[in-house]
Amino acid sequence: MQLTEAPVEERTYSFWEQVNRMFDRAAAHTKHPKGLLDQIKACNSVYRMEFPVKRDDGSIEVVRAYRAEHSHHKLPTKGGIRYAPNVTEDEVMALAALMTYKCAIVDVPFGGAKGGVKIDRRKYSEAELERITRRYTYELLKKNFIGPGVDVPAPDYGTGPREMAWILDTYNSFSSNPLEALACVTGKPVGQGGVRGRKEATGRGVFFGVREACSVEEDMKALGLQTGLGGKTVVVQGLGNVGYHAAKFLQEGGAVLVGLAEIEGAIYNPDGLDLEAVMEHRRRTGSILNFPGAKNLERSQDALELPCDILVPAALENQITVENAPHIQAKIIAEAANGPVTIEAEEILLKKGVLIIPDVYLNAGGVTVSYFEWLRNLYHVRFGRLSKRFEERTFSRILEVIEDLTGKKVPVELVQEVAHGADEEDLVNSGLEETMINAYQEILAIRREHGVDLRTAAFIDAINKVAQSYLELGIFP
Ligand SMILES: NC(=O)c1ccc[n+]([C@@H]2O[C@H](COP(=O)([O-])OP(=O)(O)OC[C@H]3O[C@@H](n4cnc5c(N)ncnc54)[C@H](O)[C@@H]3O)[C@@H](O)[C@H]2O)c1
Repeated sequence: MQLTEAPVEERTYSFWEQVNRMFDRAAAHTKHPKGLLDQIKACNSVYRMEFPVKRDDGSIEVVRAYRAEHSHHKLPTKGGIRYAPNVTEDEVMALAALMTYKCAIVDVPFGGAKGGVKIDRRKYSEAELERITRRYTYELLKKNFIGPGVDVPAPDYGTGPREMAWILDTYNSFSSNPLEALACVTGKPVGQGGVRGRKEATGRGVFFGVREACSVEEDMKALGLQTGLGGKTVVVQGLGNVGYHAAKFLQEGGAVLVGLAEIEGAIYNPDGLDLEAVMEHRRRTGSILNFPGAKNLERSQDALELPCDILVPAALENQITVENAPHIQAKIIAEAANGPVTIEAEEILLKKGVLIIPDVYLNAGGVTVSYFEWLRNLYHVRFGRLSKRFEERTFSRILEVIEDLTGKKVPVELVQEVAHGADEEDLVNSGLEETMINAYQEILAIRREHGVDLRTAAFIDAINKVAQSYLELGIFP
């Protein structure tokens, strides 16, 4: 009997289902019992809310929003807040689950969470966005879905340091402990307890991850590419926080940006595009289109099919589906966004031999640096100026607080290093670089051991670490 391969069809799984299918595929390579795997997979709590907001013209609008805490195996839970018109409960649950696995992969001691507010932020004034952000924060506070040891938000699609400062200020207004309150949110402006390097961290992490992947000789050989980043052609979709910084660091690292896509369309120049010049052109004209020397592509989606070595989707999920996967020409897909490749599309791409660097690893730079920010906020003072005896006492108190909040021991050297670090940004960036390199090597070793793709290897890594944590904790009651 001849066996024929079943055709790959788009089954339109929801985002949450897709993440769980990725989980199941990896779980099959572990020896954990089904009950424990179910415990890891479950989304522990979701708060769905609707609240009224007063528009500038005096009218009232009801806004729907969510916060999902996927896993309480480590506290606080951690994850960004997204402002987008297509936010759903399914989406925040999926993104929260990815956060749990992401934190485990880079050994950051948080559970996963995600928030979403269903609005198109471009349709609101700054004052309206502030009211929405403050009310959302109040709702989270009311239900104990925010706090330095409970759940700590950060920026995601559609939000940034400005929103994080509003969250901090609102939290502070209700907090009886303003010293601790600083650690209730990360990604804050530097003057409000943020750390230098957080804004760039996810994009910089993407760069470190891609550079690491390009240094693996066996993979580059299989793709017919030279080892190293130098001269590799890159297309980036989405020039927001993550996409812009990823593009910037990749270009600085020697890669050539040949295609850039934003919401209004895409541009292509096989000889290379100067990122800063494109951004300046967009600021001036309101669009990346008609950039001198580049060809316009009217549909931004078309950029995904451009010839290049590395494609960096950095906008939203479900961008590469069974529809366009057969037309993808990139040899490497670097998932800067969360969930940009559907599980069915991935099947097609893997068969074509495309190397996919998975989101759960590649965009972990943001949460890694958020961890540094959170730790630093818990110290609250700048230690370099204090007496040695006072420092010693303060250090041990800080370690106690961190241990209380996380259940994890933090080496005193780390606290000292951060506290005394002359150049915080250097420290943050080198910590990030080391984290991204180590995590990639860990995933690579698992891939080799099990003969699986990189995403499955990353999920195996995450599952094993979260399983260990749950086994140590036991179950209440
Ligand atoms: N901000 C972080 O630290 C962080 C961390 C990890 C993962 N992520 C993920 O990275 C992705 C992007 O997040 P961000 O923080 O950069 O958001 P952002 O809002 O700063 O930027 C997103 C950009 O994508 C553009 N865009 C939207 N749809 C597009 C399309 N179809 N084609 C081209 N461009 C499009 C938007 O106009 C915007 O400029 C999301 O999936 C997010 O979950 C973000």
